[in-house]
Order: sequence, then structure tokens, then C-alpha cells
Amino acid sequence: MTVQSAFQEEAKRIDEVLADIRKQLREIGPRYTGNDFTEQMLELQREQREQRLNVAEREPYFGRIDFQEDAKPAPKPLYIGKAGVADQRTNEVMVVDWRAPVASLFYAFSGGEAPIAYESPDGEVEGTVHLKRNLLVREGKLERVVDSYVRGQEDESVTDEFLLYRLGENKDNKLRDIVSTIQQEQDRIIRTDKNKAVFIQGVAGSGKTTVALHRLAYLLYRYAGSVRADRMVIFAPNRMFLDYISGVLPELGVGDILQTTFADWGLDQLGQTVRLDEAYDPMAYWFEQPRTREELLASAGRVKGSLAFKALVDAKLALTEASLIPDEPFEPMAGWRVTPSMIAEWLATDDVGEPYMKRRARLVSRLKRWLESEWKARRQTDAKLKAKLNAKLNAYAKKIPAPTPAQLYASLLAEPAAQALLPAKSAAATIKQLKAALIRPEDLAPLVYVQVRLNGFEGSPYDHIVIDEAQDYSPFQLEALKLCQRQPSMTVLGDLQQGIHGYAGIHGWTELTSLFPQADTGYYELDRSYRSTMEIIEFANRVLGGMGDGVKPAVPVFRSGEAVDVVRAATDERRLDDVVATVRDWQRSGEYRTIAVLGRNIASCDGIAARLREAGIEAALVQSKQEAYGGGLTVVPAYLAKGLEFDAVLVADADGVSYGVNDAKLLYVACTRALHKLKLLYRGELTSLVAEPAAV
Ligand SMILES: Nc1ncnc2c1ncn2[C@@H]1O[C@H](COP(=O)(O)OP(=O)(O)OP(=O)(O)O)[C@@H](O)[C@H]1O
Repeated sequence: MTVQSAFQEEAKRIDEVLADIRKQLREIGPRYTGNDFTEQMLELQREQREQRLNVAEREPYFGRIDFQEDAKPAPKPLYIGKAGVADQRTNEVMVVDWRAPVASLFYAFSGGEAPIAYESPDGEVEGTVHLKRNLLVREGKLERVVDSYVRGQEDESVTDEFLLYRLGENKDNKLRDIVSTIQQEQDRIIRTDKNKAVFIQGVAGSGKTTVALHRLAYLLYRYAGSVRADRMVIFAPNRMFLDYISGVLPELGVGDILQTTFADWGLDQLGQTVRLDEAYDPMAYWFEQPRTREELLASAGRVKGSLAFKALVDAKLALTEASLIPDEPFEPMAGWRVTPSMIAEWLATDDVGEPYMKRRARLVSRLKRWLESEWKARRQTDAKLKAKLNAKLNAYAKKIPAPTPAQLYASLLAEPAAQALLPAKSAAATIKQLKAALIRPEDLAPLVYVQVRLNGFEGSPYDHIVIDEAQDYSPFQLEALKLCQRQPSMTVLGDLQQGIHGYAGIHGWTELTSLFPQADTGYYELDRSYRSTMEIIEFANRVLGGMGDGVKPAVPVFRSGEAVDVVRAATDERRLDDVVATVRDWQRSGEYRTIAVLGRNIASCDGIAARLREAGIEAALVQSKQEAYGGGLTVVPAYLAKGLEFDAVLVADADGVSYGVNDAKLLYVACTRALHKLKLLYRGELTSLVAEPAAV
């Protein structure tokens, strides 16, 4: 078949399918408004169908795979889309949902005539692929047809033409779905079983965030009925990043998932009884002036996030648990007596694994019931006596500790064992802050952990947890989150090479993977980078140079672009002039939708933004508390740009003072934000992290 006739055939089919979808939408019928269960279920189904049809109307499908099952006489074309659609009359599948088992063929097939199989609910189905085709449909019109594999044609492998086309497109201010071009290694992660802690070490731009979001959509489809969106949560590093990723799930037809930061979530768990100390900004502390590696390794954040510190918290909690059995009997009147061993027996028979405060409340009620029954058995009637006995009971109950998380934590910090572990004066400083209900971010994990162990987790346990930028998490944070699930079901993703928050985060994945039984843990590596051109990736890899962490360098997808520019300015004035000139050039070229100027710190960004303003160029200046990411031209400190991406990036102070030898990861983060164009500007000496001689 010629390319032209393939296009005509597909265009005709798109028109037919769209007409059918629109007809179904017209005929879907009115809402069910009744209150009874059946009506509500019918309404839910109607709503879900309408939502699927709306998704399909925007873009009915993006792929086609012609698959011949072994027992069948001929191949059958399967059209893959974001939402499954069936013919209303015949019930025949017109569009297969990308998450359906058979759709995995589309992603897993990598060429060749060898048989391929997929896992259907009835077992493995084997067969051969005859055609793999990508289709680009916009506004209901077919724009492009690309065959990446045709059986029997000379080139037997699947080509990446469509992927390269998609990667070459410019970006707007939001991350997008990638259903039409999910790669085999990404698909494997997306379709991993639910009850696992899945760890993804992926180089910058390998699609970690995107894959995790697609995995949520997959789990909701695959485990429909047992997994619910409102029992899932995504943790991201900051609110601006949340805004940046907020478009993906709705595009995949998924709503209602809690998307939050660990800090916001943690404060909620603590019922807002404490506040973060606004005067302490860890980012400003660690990034606004040079810090040594020794400072980093000895930071209170590393200690408070460690398992050694958790062991102290556990020991303290065990002591609190033991204090449920008082040392002395309860004897409100001579001869009326409950002994500690009776209490121990009650507790043992009542123990259904409840948290401390619930067990405590249960014990106090039991004592009350005991007093009542003694009262009746001894035929007492004197009201005054009753009041006295109740007062005695209250006094006795008061002796059973009822600490708040903050109280328990403060009393732990006052102990020599905690003080020996923490840097000098750090424990005392935290105790002082706790008195004013103030904490630092590193106190959140221990406090939340104590809260859940004392009071239990509020609400339903999570069906699935996603942690993005997990290299910045501590083992203790994960331990706190584990308490919020019945069984581990997590997607934990990050990149050690971008671990710029080493003062609080991990230095190797085993720090986190070892928290889960091996059988329930999956570990995947993504080495291919989809974001940046080959030139940018190769440049960024050189910045990391000999740095280890046992992580392989990023492998670029073969997408060539312009060389990376490294430019020296004679004076700082000239450097700022150059920033303005570069931005102006890039804007005039009309080639880039999003441009970022990355400064080393806020002071540098302030200077740059001011100079741009003087030159009449409007730029958004991003600060640490930013809530939204607006696209266009952005001036942002490199450490806040993590996770984001821009068509063109200007690293505005690439000198040796701004990026010293300890800043390789930060400069790597900065360089890997760029999709198509990267330029580094410096004054004085170029950072030694960039090995190349400077172009003048
Ligand atoms: N299979 C794919 N097809 C098309 N685009 C892809 C694919 N995988 C990733 N991308 C694109 O690559 C870019 C990087 O993706 P994403 O932000 O998810 O990567 P990441 O690994 O989380 O990056 P970082 O670690 O730098 O934050 C995005 O623009 C995403 O759309």
C-alpha cells in the first residue's frame, strides 16, 4: 500500500469512528438523579462513559497494530487510544484502551518476525505483528501517518521517526502525556504489579515523572474496583512542580488524586499543631552560600532522617507502650482493687494492633466499666461517694501517659542518646523551637511517624503512593509513609545524579530499597534521555565527569541539535548585557516557546531580572514559595528548576566561584533542563566542571 492510500484509508476511518463517537455522545441520555444505590451506580457508569467518549472525541486513537493470533487465519488491526470505545450496536471494540493487556503489544514490539505474546486474562496469547503504525490526529483531523514497522519490508526494526517528531516539538508550560510514544522500558514499569515498591533510578529527562503518572492511570484501570483515585497520593518537591505536572492526569482521564508536598501533607497529618519555621529556609541555607562536604555529611537533616534515629524513636515509643501498665494498682476504696497484672491481661486480650492512644482510651473505658460493676455489685448508692471514686479514677488515668507527638519527640531529644547522635546544640535548638510549636522540615518525618504510631492514620490507608524526586527523601520519611498503607504499593523515582539536597536525602538507593522485603521490591533503571538533544546530553554528562553513585551516564535519543555555547564576558556588566542580548535573540527567532535564565542563587536572579526589565523584557522571577509555573520567559535559581524543562536554557553564571567542584550535580540539573538549546555564560574563570575550552 502506498503512503498516500494508507493516509486516505486512515482518514476515512477516523471520520467514521468520530461520527460514531459523536452519535454516542448525543445519545448518552440524561443524568440519573435518584438517591438509591442502583441509580447512583448507573450514574457513575454513565459519567465514566461520557468522560471516555469526550477523551476519544478529542483524539480517538494514536496507534494501530495489526496482530495475527497464532490460531487465526488473518491479522486483525487494533487501534489504540487514550480511552476504549466500543461500537454501540455490535459491541465490537473500535478503540482499545492503551492500558488494556493487548495494547502492551504496541509498546513492547521492537521489530522482527519472531512471535510475540501478551498476557490476557485467559492466559498468554501468542502471534505475529504485521504492522505498527502511528497516527497523529488533531482537532478531529488526521495529520500524519508513520509506519514504524511493516512485515516483509526490508527494514525489519521499528523506527523512531514518530518519537523523534514528538520530541522535536516545542513545549508549553505543562508536562504532557506520552501515551502515543511510551517506550518499551517505560511500559514495563508502568505495567508492574500493584503490590510492589517500585524504585526507578532514571537519568535527567528519562521520563520518570511522566512514567509514574501513567502508572497511576494504569493501576486505576487494571485494578478497577479495588484501587481508588481518592486513595492515591503523589508527593512532589514543591507546589510549582505540582502545577507543572497537573495537566497529565486529567489528559489521561484521571481525577481526584491528592497531589501534595511532604511538608504540606505532614503538617496536615499533625493537625496543623506545629508550623514550619519560616526563618529557616533550607534551600537558602544550602545554596545561597558555599557549604563544605563535611557540613553536608554532618547535617541534622541526615541524622534525623536516618534509621539510627528512627531506632531511638522506636525505643521511645516502646517505652510509652509499656507505660500503659501502671506500676501501682488502682484501689479507689479499701478492698476494691485492680492490679497491674490484671491490667496487663486486659490489654493482652484486647490487643488488636491498635495505636497507643486508642489502646489507652480502651483501657480507661474498661476501668470505668469495672468501677461501675463494682458499684453495682456492692449495692452502693451514695452520690458523693460516687463522685469521689470517679475523681480517683480520673487521677489514676492521668498517670497513664498521653503525650502529643511534639511532647514525645521533645522528651526524646532531651535524652543523651539522641544528643550523642545529633550535631552539637541541634537537639536543644529543636526542643526550644517545639515549645513555640515551630519545626524544621527534617522534624516532619519523625513527628508524623510518632503521630501515626500514637494515634493511627486518619482516613483510609493509601492504595498507592508516588514519590517524585525521591533521592531527596530520607529513609525515615519512607518509614512514615509505609505506616499509611496496608501493604507497600509505591512508585519511588529519582536520580542520584541530581541529588543536590544531600544534606537531607539519600546517597545510594539501598538506603531506601532495604526498607522493603526483596520480594516486594522492583528496581528499574532508565538510561535513555528523551528531553534534550544529543549535544546537550553529552555536554551534561561531561559536567558530571568522574562522579560515581554507581549510576550510568545518560544515553541520548538520536536527536541532533545545535552545539552548546560556552561564552565568556570580560566584565559582569558585559555578562548581563549578554543575557539580555541572548534572550532577545531567542525571543526574536520565534523558535522557543519556553526560555529560562538560570542563576546560581536568588541574588543573581534578582540582578538578571532587573536588567531584563530595564531592557523592556518581561520575565517571571521564580522564588521558593512559588505556586504556579506560567511558561514564557522565566528567571529561576538552578536549584528550583529541578524537574522542570524549557526549550532554551541560559546558565547565566557558569564561573568557577558560582559552581565549585562540589556543585557538579547542581550544574548538571541546570544543563539538563534544556530541550533544544543550551548556552553557558560566565565572567572571570569558567567553572572547572566544564572541561571544554571556552569559545570567546
Ligand atoms: N516515551 C516518550 N515519548 C515522548 N516524550 C517522552 C517520552 N518519555 C519522556 N518524554 C519527554 O521527556 C521529557 C522528560 O520527562 P520527565 O520530566 O518525565 O523526565 P524525568 O526523568 O522526570 O526528568 P528529570 O529527572 O529531569 O526531572 C518530557 O518532556 C517528556 O514528555
